[in-house]
Amino acid sequence: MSTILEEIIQEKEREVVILKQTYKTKGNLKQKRHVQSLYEMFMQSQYINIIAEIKRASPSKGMINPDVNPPEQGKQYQEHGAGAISVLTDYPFFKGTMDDLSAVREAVDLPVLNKDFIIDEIQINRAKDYGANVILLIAAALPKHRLQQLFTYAREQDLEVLFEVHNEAELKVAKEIGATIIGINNRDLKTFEVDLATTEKLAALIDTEKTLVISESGIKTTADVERIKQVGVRGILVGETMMRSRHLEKTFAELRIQL
Ligand SMILES: O=C(O)c1ccccc1NCC(=O)[C@H](O)[C@H](O)COP(=O)(O)O
Repeated sequence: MSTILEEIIQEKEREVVILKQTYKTKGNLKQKRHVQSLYEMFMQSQYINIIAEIKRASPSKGMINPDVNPPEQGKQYQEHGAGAISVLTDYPFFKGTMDDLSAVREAVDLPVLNKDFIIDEIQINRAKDYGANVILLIAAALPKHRLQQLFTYAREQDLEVLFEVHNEAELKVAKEIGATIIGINNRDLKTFEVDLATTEKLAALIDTEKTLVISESGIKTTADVERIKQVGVRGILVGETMMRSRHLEKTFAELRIQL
């Protein structure tokens, strides 16, 4: 039986074939000139910084917030202290779109992450065209030589790269490729279980003075953040908790704790 990641990647392979036939680069129309580097901002901050995510639905939770207005949500995140905004742009599994990304880009001044499953340079071109400052590369999705090529290509386009790992072998690849922003995903993509022990285990193997470590998935409470702060994590990526929150000010105050 295939894993959800394998299913998603198969879908992306189909999407890339179509993109290559139809997509014409728009020449980076949506790029804002003075967006601060996510790495610099998070490394200098005295607080745990939050990448707040816009996510209508997910394979593990089904529909989460189908009626969200992405630019409004992005503005709210910025107002309440987000360090960056993540926009899920995959439609088949997460009900996001590239237009969500460009609308958020227009609405906020923060770095914007194009959260998608990137397997080809053409998706990186598109991410930049729609206004992303940061892209995601998932170690489990591709062989090392392709990850290296895509990482280098993204950096050449002036995009920062959040390099996501789930285990020690993937972390080794992240280090060999030269990733400076490493996302440790607490969600097991086979069982969907989330376990913050994944962050604790892997962050301990990273030089957190030089590498920005972001803990991803399943973060809900101050106690969760206190726990991962102990191992040098400086940033958290939070989707569901933000999308379900009815009091974003309170949610940010609970999660954006002092380092
Ligand atoms: O969220 C899922 O169900 C999921 C399934 C398969 C691949 C990726 C998935 N999520 C992407 C993410 O990385 C999360 O959206 C992100 O870390 C935020 O997680 P959460 O705070 O738990 O919504």
